[in-house]
Amino acid sequence: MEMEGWVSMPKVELHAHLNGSVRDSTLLELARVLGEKGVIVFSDVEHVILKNERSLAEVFRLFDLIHILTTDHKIITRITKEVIEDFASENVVYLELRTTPKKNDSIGMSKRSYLEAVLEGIKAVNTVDVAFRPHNADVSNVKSSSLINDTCNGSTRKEIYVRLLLSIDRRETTEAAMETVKLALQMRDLGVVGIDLSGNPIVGEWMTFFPALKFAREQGLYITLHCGEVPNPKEIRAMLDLLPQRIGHACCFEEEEWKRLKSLNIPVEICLTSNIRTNSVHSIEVHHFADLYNSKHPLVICTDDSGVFSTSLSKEYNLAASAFGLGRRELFQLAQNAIEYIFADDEVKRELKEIFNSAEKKLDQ
Ligand SMILES: CNc1ncnc2c1ncn2[C@@H]1O[C@H](COP(=O)(O)O)[C@@H](O)[C@H]1O
Ligand SMILES: [Zn+2]
Repeated sequence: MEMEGWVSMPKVELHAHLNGSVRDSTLLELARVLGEKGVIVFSDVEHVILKNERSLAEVFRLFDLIHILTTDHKIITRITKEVIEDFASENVVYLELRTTPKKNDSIGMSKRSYLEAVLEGIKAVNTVDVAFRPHNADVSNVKSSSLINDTCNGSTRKEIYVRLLLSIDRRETTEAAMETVKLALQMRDLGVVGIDLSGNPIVGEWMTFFPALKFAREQGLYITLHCGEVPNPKEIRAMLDLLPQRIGHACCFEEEEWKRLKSLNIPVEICLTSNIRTNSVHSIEVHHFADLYNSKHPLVICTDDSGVFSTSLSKEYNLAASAFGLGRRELFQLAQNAIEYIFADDEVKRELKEIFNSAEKKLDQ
């Protein structure tokens, strides 16, 4: 199938990091400005941004650079807007965007003000209608316009549901992780639905994050964890014992861990290009997608970092189709199944099902 077919198919994106999804053109523009100010050397940075093959260690060095370029409330707002518009433009109808709230005293940034800048970005989207507040945030509403930034109207306009996950970075302390969870709880009415644990997988100890994750779970926030991106059987076991509602990657699992994961039936966010580029999986031919798919384990195809890995959700669907011999129907089914694994309420699930049902009728035309 042509790329256009994957672009036009409705899709659900559940694993996308805000700062990993920034357009190259925006990063280059930001780098040029900082270069002119003498903060960085543009030519060094340009080379890093445009480089395609990256090891896991290099990816995390790139994130440090991206964070220098995007350290500013206004820029956070801008990239949030652009990232949502980019996903919407390829027919992602439901997006769970994750980002690490950052504290930076030198520019008066707190985790809360960082998150407020993200929320500003959601409101600033104008190429598509964004439904971003939980339905139960407004008791009087069925689907009132207060939930949608109806800056534009017209019947042909698309709509995208956006929910936020707050990430805990593996470099953080227990206290910092706890602050993120508390912020998520305060911002629940504004579309924050859950917590993610991410960051360089060789950094940090599980017991550092565990108290905050346990608290989050007890408070009813949804949990997804980057799990098994590198071999670490002890940590993988502890992570599964927390019973997260989803996990990301699951690349370096052993027999025992597969058994446990499958018996718990925890959905896996699959990021093919990311796993191959960072060498968490040696080649697409041996990717665990095939085994999970064949054993009908719940899974969802995601991008991880569409900017950093020069990909898109449509490209990931195309890759899955060609690598594993799947057709349009099978991938449509996968996208549709993902509705069950989202962290939004039943009302959103119902509306997504309608979107997929009406798209299904056109599938064979
Ligand atoms: C490639 N595999 C990965 N493994 C683990 N963590 C990753 C990641 N890709 C991205 N992140 C996490 O997301 C942050 C960037 O987005 P935000 O600043 O939060 O918006 C990275 O700094 C890292 O903590
Ligand atoms: Zn990730």
